[in-house]
Amino acid sequence: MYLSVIKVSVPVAEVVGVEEGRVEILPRKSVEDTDKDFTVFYVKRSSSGSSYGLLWRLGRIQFSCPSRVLRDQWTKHLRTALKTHSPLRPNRLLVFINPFGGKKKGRKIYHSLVAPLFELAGISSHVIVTERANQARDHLLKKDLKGFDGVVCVGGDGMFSEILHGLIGRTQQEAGLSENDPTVALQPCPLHIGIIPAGSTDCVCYATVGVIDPVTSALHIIIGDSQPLDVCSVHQASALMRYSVSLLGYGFYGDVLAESEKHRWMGPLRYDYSGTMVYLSNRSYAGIVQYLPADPLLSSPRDRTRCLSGRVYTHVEGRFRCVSLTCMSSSCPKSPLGLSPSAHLADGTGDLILVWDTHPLGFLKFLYRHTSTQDQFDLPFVEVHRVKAVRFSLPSEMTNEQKMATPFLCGLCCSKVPAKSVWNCDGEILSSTEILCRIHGQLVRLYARGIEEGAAVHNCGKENDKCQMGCTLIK
Ligand SMILES: Nc1ncnc2c1ncn2[C@@H]1O[C@H](COP(=O)(O)OP(=O)(O)OP(=O)(O)O)[C@@H](O)[C@H]1O
Repeated sequence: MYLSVIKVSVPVAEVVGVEEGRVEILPRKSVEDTDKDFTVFYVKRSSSGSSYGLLWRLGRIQFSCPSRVLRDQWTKHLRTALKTHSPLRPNRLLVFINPFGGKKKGRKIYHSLVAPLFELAGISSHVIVTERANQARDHLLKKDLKGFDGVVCVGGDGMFSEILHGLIGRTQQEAGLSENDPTVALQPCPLHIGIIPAGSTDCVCYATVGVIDPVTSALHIIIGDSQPLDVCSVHQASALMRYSVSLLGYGFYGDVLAESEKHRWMGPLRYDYSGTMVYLSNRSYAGIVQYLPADPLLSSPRDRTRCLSGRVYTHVEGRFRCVSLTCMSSSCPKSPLGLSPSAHLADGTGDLILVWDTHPLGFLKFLYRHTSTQDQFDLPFVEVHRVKAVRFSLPSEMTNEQKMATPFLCGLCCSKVPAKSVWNCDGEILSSTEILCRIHGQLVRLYARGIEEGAAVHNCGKENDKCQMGCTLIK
């Protein structure tokens, strides 16, 4: 007969909680109250089965001591170690649940999968189930937030955006800064944001955690992981329009969003349908793009370094299939490496992607490459620049009538092709076409850690394991 001993090493930072007795938490809590036993819960990794991130699960080990006194000493010391080793672990969280997000399972996801883990970790949470859009944003702007370490949203990207706007707005109010001033240096938010994915689009969660999985996200929150994130402010003249973290897209991406809004009844399928329809309409739009290049020595979206002598705006003008700006890779299950695979989450820059007008097959190739590991920038009609700010305007020869016209007309059933598109700002249509965008470095912090080593092929291009910009190089 062979006896095998399994050795498990767990960093203190990844211990979730310690309970007296023989305890089980998920799928249901059960406690066998014995005198000499205790149970340690920790973060256990498992493959997600997909090509991207790692799933985190609640691991569990039971220990038996010779006496109750010794057992109590162990549990006391372990609990103290958790507090001292991980100062960013939250004690109190404000949780907003969107009961209508995605498949309308937000409440169930929170109460069955997340709340038991928070309880195990000794986190107290104040839960608000929203009754209307923008309730979470308004709460964050106006209500007392004292005593909270972080804000958690249970929902999709729209819900995250509400939290983002509420927290940034509140922080600037308290600092006496005007968000409408596009030149102001915004104050970073003191509260962390946690995302429990429960929407129909969970791109921010995917790009910052690597998987769309409520238990994985809850465990990142519990152990107090901290991932800074750049945010792009979008102004029209001297009025703030919105903040964006993932996609700000004009042309193709704007048209797809506008078209998909007309077919909400189709559910998530509406994006595939609208993408096909907009592609078939074969449009390009005239525009002027001015961009402020980032320091090329800091980082580059391609691996070739370029030297720029001055810190002045570069001006390009012409017809574009699309103009996109992203502060993160914007990866999602359909595009595992994302819009800009080497974009950093927290280096204070964004990647500007200019896709010049081209023949339909060329554009199809560009779109198709997003679903594979082929370089979508390695095409003669595509340019990518790492930038700090971008201005977009319409050509002066466009008539006022064209500039003021309803931005989106269906080019398939309407005979007149529209002269301008709309901006898609993280899934919301902007009411202005002429905008100024500025990247604010590390304006918010998420309970996340980027994509973990061993989780995916990530083309970061940095030599060190953990690049300073918040991305992890996967070997
Ligand atoms: N109780 C509510 N009733 C209606 N809308 C709400 C409520 N709570 C939040 N919202 C709004 O619902 C929008 C979508 O929410 P969320 O991102 O959670 O779900 P989603 O299914 O991913 O969204 P989408 O329908 O945009 O794909 C958000 O912009 C949010 O402001």
